[in-house]
Amino acid sequence: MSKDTSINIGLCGFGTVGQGVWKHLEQNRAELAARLGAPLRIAAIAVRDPQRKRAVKLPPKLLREDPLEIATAPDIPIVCELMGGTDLAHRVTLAALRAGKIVVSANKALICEHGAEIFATARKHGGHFFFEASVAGGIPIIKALREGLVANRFPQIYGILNGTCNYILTQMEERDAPYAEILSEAKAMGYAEADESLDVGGWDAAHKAAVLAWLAHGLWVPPSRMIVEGIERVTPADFKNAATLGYSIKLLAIITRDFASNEVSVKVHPALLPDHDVIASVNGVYNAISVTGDVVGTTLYIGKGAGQDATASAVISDIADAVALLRSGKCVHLNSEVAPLPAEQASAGKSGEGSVAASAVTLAPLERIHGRYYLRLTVRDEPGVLAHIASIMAQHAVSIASVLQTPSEDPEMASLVLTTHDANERAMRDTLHELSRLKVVNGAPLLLRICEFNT
Ligand SMILES: NC(=O)C1=CN([C@@H]2O[C@H](COP(=O)(O)OP(=O)(O)OC[C@H]3O[C@@H](n4cnc5c(N)ncnc54)[C@H](O)[C@@H]3O)[C@@H](O)[C@H]2O)C=CC1
Ligand SMILES: N[C@@H](CC=O)C(=O)O
Ligand code: NA
Repeated sequence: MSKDTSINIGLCGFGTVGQGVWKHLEQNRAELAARLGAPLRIAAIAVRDPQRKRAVKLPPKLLREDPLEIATAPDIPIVCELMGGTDLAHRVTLAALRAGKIVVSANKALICEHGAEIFATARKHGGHFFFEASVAGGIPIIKALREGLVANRFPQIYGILNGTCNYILTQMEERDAPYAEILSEAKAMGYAEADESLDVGGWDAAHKAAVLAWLAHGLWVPPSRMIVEGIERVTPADFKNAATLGYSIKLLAIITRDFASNEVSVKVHPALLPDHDVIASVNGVYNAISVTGDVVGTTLYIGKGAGQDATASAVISDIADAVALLRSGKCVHLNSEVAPLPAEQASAGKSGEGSVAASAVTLAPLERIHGRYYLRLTVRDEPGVLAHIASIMAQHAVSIASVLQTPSEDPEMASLVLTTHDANERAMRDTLHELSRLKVVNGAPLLLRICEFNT
């Protein structure tokens, strides 16, 4: 009788992504076995309710109620954590790593919050943590950064990292549907997080930006140390204004490093992107990332950033790496920990043991983060208002580049859109604060950033 050479995999969580992994492992079973040199077997699946009727019929003997049982089962060397959240997922991940297993994760919130501990635990216990699905869904950006682009240092990485927001913004630009309706479409298609405020508030993209910043620069930047703004206040009128000025609006994550001063900045915010930037026309659930390396120049990656199939593709690529590791005993992934954030700058994230000696990488202060801005205000339509606003901006050394005035629904008010020349983030925040307190300004002004990248 021939010996069973199958490699056992445990799935913790059987929602959008878990079911996608099951479906595609089943569908491409023979090809994968041939490519990997061993058949794969899903040996156990942790679900919250084993009795629940599911579209996919699962053999009852596979079902487990406790994901920790899978994390510690001696016959399951590859554990996929696909539940989400940062509590049980944290415990399951650490338990599997302590058992020396390979954990495959799509959970960027977990990595952002506990990355340093996770990698330290993996090193200590001989476990491994693979996370291709955690950033930009199906785009192999993790592999690109740490394998394909290993020769490089990265002065600039920017792009669209959240499929839900890009879907919403694209629909807002293309059709006049209410925001809530578009958001529920994104949820129905399996793009959104269980808590969708993570998507629309910019936090999910911030979690992903933290992962990319760590890979590129070796330091953990917690979202509390980034500029993070969501898309909730962008309206169809902003798209019209942006189009008049020659721009599209995208939620961007931007990670820059000035190698002269050794300062890093990480930002996530809606941005006006010029129509000639390729990323401006990346629509729907697609993500796009522009990576500039000092050796290679600029490279661009586009693909589906969310949804069942694209994400399953990334999880399965990690499973394949895990199988290669089990079969060869070798891991090709390089150590990303280069420079711990100095103590006074670190908060949640600290590089763990194994870091190379501290270099002087720091986070750029607001005074050195700069660019052009788009400011929309609803103001009283009366003489002197524009001059007053202009004088406040001038006091903060913010210079106006263009003014666009459109009627408001209220005949006594007008919508004023100002763009600025280059200004720094501190000056712009102070300006905004002062403008929002004026009696002639109705409601909170909207500030968007104008991003023109050198690529
Ligand atoms: N949906 C997407 O497009 C993408 C999702 N991700 C990440 O993948 C992970 C999973 O996301 P989805 O599949 O979309 O979420 P989901 O909500 O569809 O699935 C999560 C599943 O885990 C199950 N679960 C939760 N606690 C459990 C427990 N104690 N025991 C057993 N099962 C439990 C839930 O019942 C649910 O079925 C998250 O970390 C998410 O951020 C990453 C990339 C893309
Ligand atoms: N909610 C996320 C899912 C993938 O990471 C997104 O919309 O991008
Ligand atoms: Na990816």
